[in-house]
Amino acid sequence: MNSVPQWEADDDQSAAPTSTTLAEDDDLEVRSWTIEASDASEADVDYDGDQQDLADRHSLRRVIGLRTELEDVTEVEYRQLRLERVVLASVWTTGTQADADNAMAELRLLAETAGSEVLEAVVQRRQHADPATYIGRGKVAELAGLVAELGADTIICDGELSPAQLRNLEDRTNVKVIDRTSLILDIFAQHARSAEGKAQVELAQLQYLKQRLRGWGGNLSRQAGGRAAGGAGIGGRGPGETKLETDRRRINTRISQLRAKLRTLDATRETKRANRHRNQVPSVAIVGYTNAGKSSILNRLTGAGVLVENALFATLDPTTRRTQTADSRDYTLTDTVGFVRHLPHDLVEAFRSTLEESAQADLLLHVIDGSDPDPLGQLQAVRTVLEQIDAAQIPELIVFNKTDLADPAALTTLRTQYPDAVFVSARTGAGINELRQRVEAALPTPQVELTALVPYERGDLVDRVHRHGQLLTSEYTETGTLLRARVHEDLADELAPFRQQD
Ligand SMILES: Nc1nc2c(ncn2[C@@H]2O[C@H](COP(=O)(O)OP(=O)(O)OP(=O)(O)O)[C@@H](O)[C@H]2O)c(=O)[nH]1
Ligand SMILES: [Mg+2]
Repeated sequence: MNSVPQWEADDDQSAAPTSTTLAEDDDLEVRSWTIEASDASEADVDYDGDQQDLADRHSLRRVIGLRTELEDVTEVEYRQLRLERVVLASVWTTGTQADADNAMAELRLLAETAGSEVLEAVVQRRQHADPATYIGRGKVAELAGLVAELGADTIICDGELSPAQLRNLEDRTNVKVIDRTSLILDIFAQHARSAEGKAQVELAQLQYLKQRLRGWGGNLSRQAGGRAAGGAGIGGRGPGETKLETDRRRINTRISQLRAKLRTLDATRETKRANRHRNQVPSVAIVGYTNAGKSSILNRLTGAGVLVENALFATLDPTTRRTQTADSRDYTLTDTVGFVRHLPHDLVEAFRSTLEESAQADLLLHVIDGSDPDPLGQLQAVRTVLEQIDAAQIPELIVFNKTDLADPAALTTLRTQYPDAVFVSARTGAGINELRQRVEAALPTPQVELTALVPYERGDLVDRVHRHGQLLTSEYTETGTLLRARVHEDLADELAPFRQQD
């Protein structure tokens, strides 16, 4: 391995990679990180807005150390056990060494965001993933040896594995194997806060898991019937029913419950959105790759105090803040879930209603981390998801963030490629004023232009013109306020009795 992995240059990372070649034939690369115990949250204190306490998030950490008690947990619980000591594995099929390094760096960041300690990363160059075991069959034994030697309890594979690949790898390595999709689902499960977010993630997890229930094969195999009699069984489990059947039944019941719950929650959200729509308050959705700095920008623009964290998917529940333009028109800004390459399909589905906030926006602020090694890859990944949620036709303002961190030469190139983009640093505040002006200029303007003489006792109407319309001129006369403004049709109707000849 001769290229420099991304994390080597990053001060925030305490682990430095070294690499060893495990295989004689040199197609399996092993990277080790020396993991130093360091308190990342202390090392990376950011004050882009009020910082929320992470304690409640960390309190969500699940039970650990159940590995020895596998027999007593259901597969659903087993799948959701926290990952602690992991080995990453990826099959590298296309692209450059730098692409492979970026992809592995991202997988590592995802794993750490999920709370794991990454011990090693193994990359194999191959034409295709092996249909039976993901990495090449010949390499599985080496991987198993590595896992045993390091005392790892989980292997995380980049990509989405078929049920057969998962099962085969688990059987041959004797540890839990998860793929990138379930890793992302796990992160979402840890981070979701609202009732709706939680329900959506759980639903996505169960749907994903349902396809992959393997039952306890080999040394994990168990028949529950006999044990149930011993008092360890779960009520309602029929004699001789396997854990697999129990799990399936439980999953199906839970899925129906969640669907019902989501239908109720969705109705509430719909009402809220309809209200905003009726008031014709323009809405701006901040979208972008995870960790690009969306929440930091929302905080900068509105002082919202949204959680900012150097972790992937810090934000899962959309936050909407109302703010005003310089000429005091109201508009809303919504912070959204970060996007990621190969966002699991189940998740796009599950988050459709959350993402619909973006799909119904008048303007998208598309935030990109200008300091990322591959900003245009981020841009593309986000656009793919935007297309999936039918938001591709919404006007988009591209914002390159983290200009304080980015390489100046790279920024110059981006400026040439994207002359209309805004370049900001949410950290230093550079460019934020320009961003605010550009947002205001891009907001839809009300359709009706009129002149009206509003009597002083109808100050409420003047107030609404200020907030929901665009006041062009106003003048106090003896009989009332003489104003020229652009307003929406509803408001124009209400102003009709006071209209003057233009
Ligand atoms: N140096 C620098 N760091 C920034 C800047 N903007 C944001 N960050 C940092 O980048 C990290 C991610 O910022 P967030 O605002 O949480 O990013 P996000 O896009 O909301 O991320 P998710 O919600 O996880 O998708 C945090 O550590 C921020 O402090 C910037 O302009 N410069
Ligand atoms: Mg965020």
